Amino acid sequence: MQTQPSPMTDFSSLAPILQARNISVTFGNNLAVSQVDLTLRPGEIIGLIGPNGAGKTTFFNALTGFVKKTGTVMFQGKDISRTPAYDLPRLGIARTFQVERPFEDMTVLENVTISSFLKHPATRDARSHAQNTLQRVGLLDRADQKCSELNLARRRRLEVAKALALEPKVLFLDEVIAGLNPPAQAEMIGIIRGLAQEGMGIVMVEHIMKVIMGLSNHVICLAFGKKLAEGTPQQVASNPEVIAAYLGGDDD
Ligand SMILES: Nc1ncnc2c1ncn2[C@@H]1O[C@H](COP(=O)(O)OP(=O)(O)OP(=O)(O)O)[C@@H](O)[C@H]1O
Repeated sequence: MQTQPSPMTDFSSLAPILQARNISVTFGNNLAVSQVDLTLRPGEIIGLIGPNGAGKTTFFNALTGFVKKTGTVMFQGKDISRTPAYDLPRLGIARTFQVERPFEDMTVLENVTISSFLKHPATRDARSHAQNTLQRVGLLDRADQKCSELNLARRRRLEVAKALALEPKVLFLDEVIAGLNPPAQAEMIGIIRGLAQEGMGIVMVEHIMKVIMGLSNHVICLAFGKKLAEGTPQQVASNPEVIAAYLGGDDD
């Protein structure tokens, strides 16, 4: 499987596309995310890692408007801290969900066409854009199949296609690789790397270390809701606190 990092780009010279500052989320007495920052630039892949319950999904949900948070999120210089989740795709932010829920009785093409309508109100255009999107994720030959008939690897690619059809500038991927067999992992890695090379900013949560370390330009490790470490994959992987809190017991 190809998990080598892309050639290192100096992202620091690019203007951030997404900047999150001091993000905190509380559930009752549980401070699930505590004052976490993130800066994402076009073409950059940020990997979020950390032990179970570290707050990765909650941070992800906070940035995409799915849970109440404190702190600031700027997207292309615009404050979107209070923008509801349903308005973010229109601006250029899309996400996938850990448990994909397509309309099972509809076809693959119909599911992706629903997303395409956001930017292409005419049915013919929406359909044609959906077909192009399916081509990008290698699902065009399954366009007329019902979603309920797809295997896991194809369901994951459909989940990515639904988000891509929104034509995002920033894409959040929540565990789209975990559970796939090595060829399917390699295929998804190729898709994600291609999107970044086109200039999309990507934030991904993933548990498979060799995948996240190979794909990400920058890694953030959370533990108990706080940022434990961040840096290049090499810096984070060799950080003693990260090894103690997370990597030490992980044999992936
Ligand atoms: N909706 C919720 N209501 C109450 N507590 C929650 C809720 N969602 C998450 N939590 C709590 O917030 C903390 C962070 O959970 P979160 O799911 O974000 O961690 P995670 O790093 O994504 O874990 P995993 O790797 O297992 O998916 C945990 O203590 C969890 O129990």
